[in-house]
Amino acid sequence: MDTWRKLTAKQQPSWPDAGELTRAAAELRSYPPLVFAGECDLLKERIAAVARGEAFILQGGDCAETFDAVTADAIRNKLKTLLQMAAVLTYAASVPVVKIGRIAGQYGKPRSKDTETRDGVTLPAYRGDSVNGFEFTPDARIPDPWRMVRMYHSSAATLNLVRAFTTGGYADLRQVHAWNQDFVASSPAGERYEVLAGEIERALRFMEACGTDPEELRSVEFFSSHEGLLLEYESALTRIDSRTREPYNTSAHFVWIGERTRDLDGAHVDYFSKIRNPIGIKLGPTTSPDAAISYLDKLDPHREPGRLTFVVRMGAGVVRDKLPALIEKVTSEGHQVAWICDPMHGNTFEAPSGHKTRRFDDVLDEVKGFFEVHRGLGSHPGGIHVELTGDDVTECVGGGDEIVFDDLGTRYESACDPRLNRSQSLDLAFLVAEMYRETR
Ligand SMILES: O=C[C@H](O)[C@H](O)COP(=O)(O)O
Ligand SMILES: C=C(OP(=O)(O)O)C(=O)O
Repeated sequence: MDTWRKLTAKQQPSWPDAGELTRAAAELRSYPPLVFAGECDLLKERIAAVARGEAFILQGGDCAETFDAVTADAIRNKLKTLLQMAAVLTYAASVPVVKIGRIAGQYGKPRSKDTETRDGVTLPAYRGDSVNGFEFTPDARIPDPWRMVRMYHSSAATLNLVRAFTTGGYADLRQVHAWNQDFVASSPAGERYEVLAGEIERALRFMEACGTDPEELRSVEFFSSHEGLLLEYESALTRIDSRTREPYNTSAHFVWIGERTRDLDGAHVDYFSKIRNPIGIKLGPTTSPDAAISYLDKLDPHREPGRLTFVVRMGAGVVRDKLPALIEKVTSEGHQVAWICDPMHGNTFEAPSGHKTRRFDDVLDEVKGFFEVHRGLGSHPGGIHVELTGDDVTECVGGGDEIVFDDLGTRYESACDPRLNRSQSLDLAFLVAEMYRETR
């Protein structure tokens, strides 16, 4: 399992004290798993259905979770947004939606540069709350391995609440109106949603009248995911499943390899090849068709249904040119993988104010390009992967509420990349549902 240690692991923090790192990792190894291997297998089955063209993945959440945001309000708002988006997609596109949060573990960030300079002062870059502090001071920016222990506890607390919400009645589809209560008056997306919620409610009453057991609606399946970046953490949470004697990463149901750490001979690909979870790999614009096949050979040698998801993040201007060759090559092999579109990471730029931002229209255009390519090839657009929050932040420009550059400073709260706010997220869900309907 530990062969990754002999290979180059990119984007790992320079932990200042090897002894402290060993002690923190040992502490993590003594903790119980956060998820069970059987749940990971269930998600693999669900993703296999996506690869066959029978379902759609909605994966979303923060760019970078923070310890301070482990609050009931923040978690509920994120979940509510994802549930509303899922309701829109399920009803308007008539497709089962596999719901996966970028949640309960998304605490480590890969960075373009190792350092950050402000007013002539240079410090180590912020690499996520699991590594160092966001505050721009020399002390805060020193990597501290005990932050990974805090990541575990924060993930556990978050997952506990998510499980309570998703199984305890809050996520019951009969609550479609309730999720929108604080929203409807203020936003066009909220109003549009309210109309759809009314239709869903009537459909549910019809089903009940036909004899469907309403208790079946009480809980929803919801899965956790994060980028498996910090190999010391991921490896400390990797456990042998008592049923199958196989290793699973028990820190999340689904983990993915990021664009910056997907070297074929690198430590991340090696580690991921050993675990049995369903996994993803981000494919940016430089990915060649042969590389896509090499990833399949390394990460999914038995071509197991639902094992590997390709998360495409090319950029709006590139996806139509680069994606077809990848899909053609993989399809020519006869293997069905789930293809999902991350329309965020190829579309980031700096606003005149210095804020990192994304245009809602670029996000939308990349999803459109993704759907067009799949329609042209007869393959299945399997889902979207988005950075979002349930709060009314002003981090991405555009959308129904027309956020402009001058608004960015009003409520910019992301610790790393800009997220869609709740209204922009719902706008996106409606537009994706339309695209999906047209593709079918
Ligand atoms: O979320 C993704 C990456 O961590 C992020 O885009 C890197 O941002 P940077 O280019 O500011 O380092
Ligand atoms: C870092 C991320 O994306 P990418 O690896 O695609 O840049 C991310 O999804 O947080």
